Amino acid sequence: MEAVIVKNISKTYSTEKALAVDNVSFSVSKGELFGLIGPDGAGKTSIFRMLTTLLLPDEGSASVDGFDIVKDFKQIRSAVGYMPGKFSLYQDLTIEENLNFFATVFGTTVEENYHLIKDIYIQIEPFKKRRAGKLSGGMKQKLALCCALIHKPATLFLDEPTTGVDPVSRREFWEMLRRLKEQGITIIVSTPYMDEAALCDRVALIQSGKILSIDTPENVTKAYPTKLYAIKANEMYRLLKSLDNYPDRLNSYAFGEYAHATFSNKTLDEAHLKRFLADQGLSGIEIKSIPATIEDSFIKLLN
Ligand SMILES: Nc1ncnc2c1ncn2[C@@H]1O[C@H](COP(=O)(O)OP(=O)(O)OP(=O)(O)O)[C@@H](O)[C@H]1O
Repeated sequence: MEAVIVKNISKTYSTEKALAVDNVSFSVSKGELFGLIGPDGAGKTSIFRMLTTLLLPDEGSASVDGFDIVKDFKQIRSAVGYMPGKFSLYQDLTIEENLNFFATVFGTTVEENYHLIKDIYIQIEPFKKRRAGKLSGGMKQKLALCCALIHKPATLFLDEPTTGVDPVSRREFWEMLRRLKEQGITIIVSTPYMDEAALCDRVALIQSGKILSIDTPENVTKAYPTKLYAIKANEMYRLLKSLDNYPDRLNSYAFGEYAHATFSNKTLDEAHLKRFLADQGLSGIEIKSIPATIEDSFIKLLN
């Protein structure tokens, strides 16, 4: 059973500009954790805003939990949970007041659905009298998630929930999402962080309003079409410049302390490349064949 069905939706904000969302189609099964992965400006927020009925598509159609995003906007608004990218809580209200406010707006009480938020809420409860505006990024994010969950939505939309959040809180947040998924909630989450893609059941890689690939994280990386190499040397800048000039190079880019590179010949002559790099004045050269990550796959698709 599909929780979300998107068929050929497009959106433009001005006729002079390129489409913000360009003929996008995908579907999300009930209980799935689905990721929209892409850089700033890829169109993720626009897709979320259309699916949560805050923006009308120019073309195409979509449904959420069986409701049409245009005709049935009222049902969708009361059925889904939405955590927008920008902090959307009331800064002058305390943690407790924000939560009560969202429960009341949706005609429920905190007590009624406390079991859904308990694991998350107990982490911020000691600060329940503190105003939202005075919370850390990780605490704001937990409160926003509690507020999005308090009316027991069947489908949860989370727009870049971990942007600007420290790595420990990011990991905790994804553990919370796993637990919510176990309770049967469908989760659609967007992120610019490639490492988070691996935590989704399926991902859609999106760039300039277009979906480049939709699959499980495993299949996205398995589909990497060539051999990939990680190359290290004493000077990264000179290494990248030298790789640019290597005759068989297809693509190369910095990836942490290594450069990742692909080559046109099936099997790279490592000794030849090593000599070439040494001739360019590099030392401490290391070359190894590696499996592709989601980020490598994304870079490949962009080329
Ligand atoms: N209200 C708006 N008016 C004009 N252009 C807009 C508006 N909202 C978004 N855009 C443009 O539409 C494109 C897609 O933006 P969108 O916010 O959907 O992307 P995103 O992937 O969510 O990125 P970000 O994380 O930066 O919000 C961008 O080029 C953006 O500049």
